[in-house]
Amino acid sequence: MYEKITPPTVGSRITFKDGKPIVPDDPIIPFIRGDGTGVDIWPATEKVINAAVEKAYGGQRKINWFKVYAGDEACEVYGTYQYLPEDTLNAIKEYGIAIKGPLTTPIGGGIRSLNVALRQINDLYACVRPCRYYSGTPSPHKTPEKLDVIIYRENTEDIYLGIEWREGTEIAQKLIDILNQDLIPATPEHGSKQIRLDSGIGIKPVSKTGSQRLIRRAIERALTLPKPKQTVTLVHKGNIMKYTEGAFRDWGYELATTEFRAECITERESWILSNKEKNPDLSIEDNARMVDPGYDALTAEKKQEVCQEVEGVLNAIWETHGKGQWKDKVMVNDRIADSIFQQIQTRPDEYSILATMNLNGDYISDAAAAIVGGLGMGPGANIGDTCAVFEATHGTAPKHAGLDRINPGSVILSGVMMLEFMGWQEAADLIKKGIGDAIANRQVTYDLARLMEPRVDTPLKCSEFAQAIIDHF
Ligand SMILES: NC(=O)C1=CN([C@@H]2O[C@H](COP(=O)(O)OP(=O)(O)OC[C@H]3O[C@@H](n4cnc5c(N)ncnc54)[C@H](OP(=O)(O)O)[C@@H]3O)[C@@H](O)[C@H]2O)C=CC1
Ligand SMILES: O=C(O)CCC(=O)C(=O)O
Ligand SMILES: [Mg+2]
Repeated sequence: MYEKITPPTVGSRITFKDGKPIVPDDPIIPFIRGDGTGVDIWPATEKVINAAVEKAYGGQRKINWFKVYAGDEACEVYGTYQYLPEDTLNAIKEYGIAIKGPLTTPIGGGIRSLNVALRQINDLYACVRPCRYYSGTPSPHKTPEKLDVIIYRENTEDIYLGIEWREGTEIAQKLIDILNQDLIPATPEHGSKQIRLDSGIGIKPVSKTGSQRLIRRAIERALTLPKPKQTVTLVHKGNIMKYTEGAFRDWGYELATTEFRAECITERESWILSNKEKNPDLSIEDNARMVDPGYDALTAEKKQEVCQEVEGVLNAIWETHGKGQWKDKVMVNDRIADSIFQQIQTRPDEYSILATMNLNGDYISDAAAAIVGGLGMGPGANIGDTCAVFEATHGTAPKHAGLDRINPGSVILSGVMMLEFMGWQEAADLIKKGIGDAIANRQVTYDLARLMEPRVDTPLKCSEFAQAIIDHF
């Protein structure tokens, strides 16, 4: 079945049932070392995970690692331009759970992202990136501990589908002509807009299916969190991109108020209910006025719409969600993308789960990681219904490659997410304790060392940090 790789001779497959993994005690797990700093980070990660599993289960459980290839290493083994061999894709499919280091993507021309390809080919539609603070980690922020969010980023569509045409090509010209001559004039809301002839063209598809399956996972996750963290914020730029980003928001609310009706309350619904709770005699119109501060300036038609909304909410959920019952539900709200970048800095504790489209989630996950200690502390998972691939938020950090200095924390924490996903909580907890204690003891790599106060003058190497984590189990 495989051309150039051989699975371990011992071990069993992880399978999936109803989107959840069924994990044997001796799973075979494929790993991709990664380009650039992958050469430093992967050995450190493997060592920490193995030590945690050994300590937690005393030999009763063991991961059988299966080396598979992608990126530069794959080209060495499989030949020029063989960046993502079939062997690798087959192994990930067969064994269900995999973990990877970062892979290089050239800018401008060249191959499209292997990282994105792995997500799309395996339909790993939920990119899950938690950002929480480990005590003692240096941060540019005054109160980094207040940020504790999990980003649920749609992982398969949006502009990451990669359908675009270079400026000046025949197809780009043809598309621009069709748009300028036929489609734009046929759409009154676009007025006399025209696309410049020397434009490159990219397509941004955002589907209801893709949006709702991601938001479904975000709400399901919120239901597992302690009460104060049961909030899902739909992040979008729907004021500008109404039928893609705006639709993402609308489909999110639709899902929350249908499939999760008993468990969810939207922010606007909570205002309507609490207005009536505070003043049971409040008229529908006065309630509408409180919900929509610009109410009195609205047209009669718009006013009627808001009143209908208020009446509809009270009729539909007053019995089930009113009289304070809504406070026990998952709060679903939405924020415009640019605003969320400042909100996670100025009011971090108001947020918990951020459900985002692909590009917004890419940006926000680096920004949120910066608050809690930088890209050395940003783990992630790409989850689908039959497969999951764990990887850090950061890239290959090429200038640090091979120097045994980079922080392996993000891939190690991605390993923690993998162990938790597998239900191996005891091993995951050991690693979290090890990382926390190493940082608290100021045993850190260069990136954290330079920010610590007082500064740590002799940072640990990547491999030494891994050993320090193990020493603190
Ligand atoms: N999932 C993936 O595999 C991803 C791959 N990429 C790819 O990686 C390549 C390089 O991308 P680039 O834009 O340089 O972004 P990177 O995330 O690779 O690195 C940018 C900077 O972030 C800091 N950083 C990154 N990783 C760590 C870490 N583990 N520990 C401490 N600091 C870290 C370093 O800052 P400093 O030097 O200041 O310490 C580094 O120079 C590109 O080809 C890109 O496409 C990018 C993102 C994700
Ligand atoms: O694939 C890449 O090169 C970049 C991907 C990325 O930035 C991300 O997934 O966060
Ligand atoms: Mg990114």
